[in-house]
Amino acid sequence: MSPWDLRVGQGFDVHALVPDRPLILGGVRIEHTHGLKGHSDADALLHAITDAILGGSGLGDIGRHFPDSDPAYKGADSRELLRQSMRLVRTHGWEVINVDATIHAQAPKIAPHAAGMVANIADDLGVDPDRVNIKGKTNEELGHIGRREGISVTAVALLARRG
Ligand SMILES: Nc1ccn([C@@H]2O[C@H](COP(=O)(O)O)[C@@H](O)[C@H]2O)c(=O)n1
Ligand SMILES: C[C@@]1(CO)OP(=O)(O)OP(=O)(O)OC[C@H]1O
Repeated sequence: MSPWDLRVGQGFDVHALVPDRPLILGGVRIEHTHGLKGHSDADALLHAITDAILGGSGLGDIGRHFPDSDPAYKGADSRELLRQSMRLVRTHGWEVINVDATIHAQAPKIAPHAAGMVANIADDLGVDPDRVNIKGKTNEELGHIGRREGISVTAVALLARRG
């Protein structure tokens, strides 16, 4: 048997862009005309990464652990939810090897904020920043992302546990 059990996890999230909400991605508050609508702080990047690490470790998904029907998570700080998820993942013996995510946003530009997001996420996952990669991509003006009606995020995580 291999000395390491390796698993890949995948995550996706989408939230609507609305006026009068802050735009928070990867724990970074970005100045923008609109913010993301949600029960929590609507940090779609952290939600997708949380789903990727929970998925890779076979522990379900964010909604199972932090239901949107629970008033406890109204306005919740998604960094706290990511840290709690990471503690659970670690309890089951898993460590994160790396995380890679793409923020699908017609606007704003993500690149100027990526380093701040990486620092927050690496801190919450307890890994070196070089194991976290965050990037932005427009939708070439197509569909709901292209019309700036929302922002979506896709993420993958590789996890390892002693076999
Ligand atoms: N919200 C975004 C979108 C894009 N970027 C950066 O621009 C590059 C080109 O994006 P296209 O969607 O036009 O191919 C992309 O590779 C990113 O570097 C961004 O930072 N934020
Ligand atoms: C973390 C939660 C808690 O309400 O956040 P929401 O803002 O509802 O966001 P969503 O990504 O739709 O679902 C995850 C929820 O469990």
